[in-house]
Amino acid sequence: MIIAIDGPAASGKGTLGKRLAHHYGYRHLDTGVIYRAVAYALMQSGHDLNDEAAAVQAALELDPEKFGNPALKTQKAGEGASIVSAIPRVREVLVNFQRQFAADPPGAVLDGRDIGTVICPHADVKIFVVADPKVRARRRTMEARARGEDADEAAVLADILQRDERDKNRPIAPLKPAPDAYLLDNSQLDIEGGVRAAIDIIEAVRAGRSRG
Ligand SMILES: Nc1ncnc2c1ncn2[C@@H]1O[C@H](COP(=O)(O)OP(=O)(O)OP(=O)(O)O)[C@@H](O)[C@H]1O
Ligand SMILES: Nc1ccn([C@@H]2O[C@H](COP(=O)(O)O)[C@@H](O)[C@H]2O)c(=O)n1
Repeated sequence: MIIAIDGPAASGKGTLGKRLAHHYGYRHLDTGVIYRAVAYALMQSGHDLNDEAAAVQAALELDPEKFGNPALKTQKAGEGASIVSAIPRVREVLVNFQRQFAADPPGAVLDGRDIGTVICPHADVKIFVVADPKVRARRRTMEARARGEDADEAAVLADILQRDERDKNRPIAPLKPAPDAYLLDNSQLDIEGGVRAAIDIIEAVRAGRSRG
């Protein structure tokens, strides 16, 4: 089974994806980390984030062993990711890696912006996770502060809104729900509540399939 999770910045996709993968015994890929890794490589080598040739080269040289680098978690890497991810050739280079991950047994959960629409349009279940921007900014700020960073909530909110705008309005693979995605608003839910709501959706889809 392939579970596709999409949604805007800091909506809880990664947390949910990880928890669902654990619940079902599947593998999990946070696809945002791929674009963050490409942006980080450019930043490290001193290239402009809009340098298409350098970005494509970084995408071709992607090393999943480096996905755990904490530097990829920063706001700067996220902002950089939203710039390089709008370059069509970069996205093209990264499609196969994601599709291969999704296809390998026993099943996979992928989260990102275009999983249900472009990467896995035939996913068994698609969930589009949303939450009020202010709630997302608060959670992200608390997360950064817990890591010992001096995060300013207003700046975090501005970054989230800017990234959402860029991601929604780019011509290629824009952030949007697939027509057959289930909407999950977790603004009023805690993590456990969000996971339970997602499992209810997945089980309802599975039950419907086995009946029909
Ligand atoms: N339902 C929830 N209730 C409360 N906090 C949550 C919930 N879901 C996620 N969080 C918290 O919100 C923050 C953002 O979650 P997460 O990193 O999963 O979002 P994301 O959508 O994957 O972000 P990104 O855009 O960076 O990929 C984390 O601190 C996480 O613990
Ligand atoms: N499938 C995806 C995933 C991510 N992006 C871009 O990367 C940025 C960072 O993603 P996070 O999920 O780690 O916040 C994001 O703002 C998108 O621009 C993407 O395009 N497609």
